[in-house]
Amino acid sequence: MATAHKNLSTYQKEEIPNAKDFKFGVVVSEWNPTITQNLFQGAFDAFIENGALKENIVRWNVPGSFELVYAAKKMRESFDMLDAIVVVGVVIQGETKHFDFVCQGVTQGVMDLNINGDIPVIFCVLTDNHIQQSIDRSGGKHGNKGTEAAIAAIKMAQLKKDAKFYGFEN
Ligand SMILES: Nc1c(NC[C@H](O)[C@H](O)[C@H](O)CO)[nH]c(=O)[nH]c1=O
Ligand SMILES: CC(=O)[C@@H](O)COP(=O)(O)O
Repeated sequence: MATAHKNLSTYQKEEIPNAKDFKFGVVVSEWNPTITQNLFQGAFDAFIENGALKENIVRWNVPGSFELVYAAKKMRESFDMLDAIVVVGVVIQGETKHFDFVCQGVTQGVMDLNINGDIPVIFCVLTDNHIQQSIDRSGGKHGNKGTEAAIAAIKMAQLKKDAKFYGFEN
């Protein structure tokens, strides 16, 4: 289903784990800052709405989406008590292939962090053809992808916690 047929901000609160004991990191790109601020706000509000404490949400900024991976890696090393990290960025198609390389780099980088690390890293990077698509997905007519990312972070934090108890003890 495409985003156009789904509101990114819609979720059933009773189906979401309570986040009061979880700690979250959010790394925010400064490219297209109005959009990334709206995405951050959507994520922050959803964390609070689902029980997280504001002192348990740490935010770092980076210059652009390409830097999100390094910052998420350093954040993971600095705060090993985090339950999930969200990376927030907006990449908008320009005249050259730069778009493809930035998108490829950040996407593969986040995948690598998830494969190689123990803290889930949630992908909240818009990869849009034009600014209107970004506006529509950051609190506009399709809702807010920041909200969706925060809900994913809460669910993955819960999965990480539950996974500890499924292991066999020898
Ligand atoms: N064009 C966009 C960028 N470009 C900047 C890179 O992300 C990076 O900061 C630079 O290449 C230095 O390493 N970043 C975005 O987040 N969005 C864009 O549309
Ligand atoms: C995503 C980009 O890097 C892009 O916005 C840069 O634009 P251009 O390809 O016109 O240099």
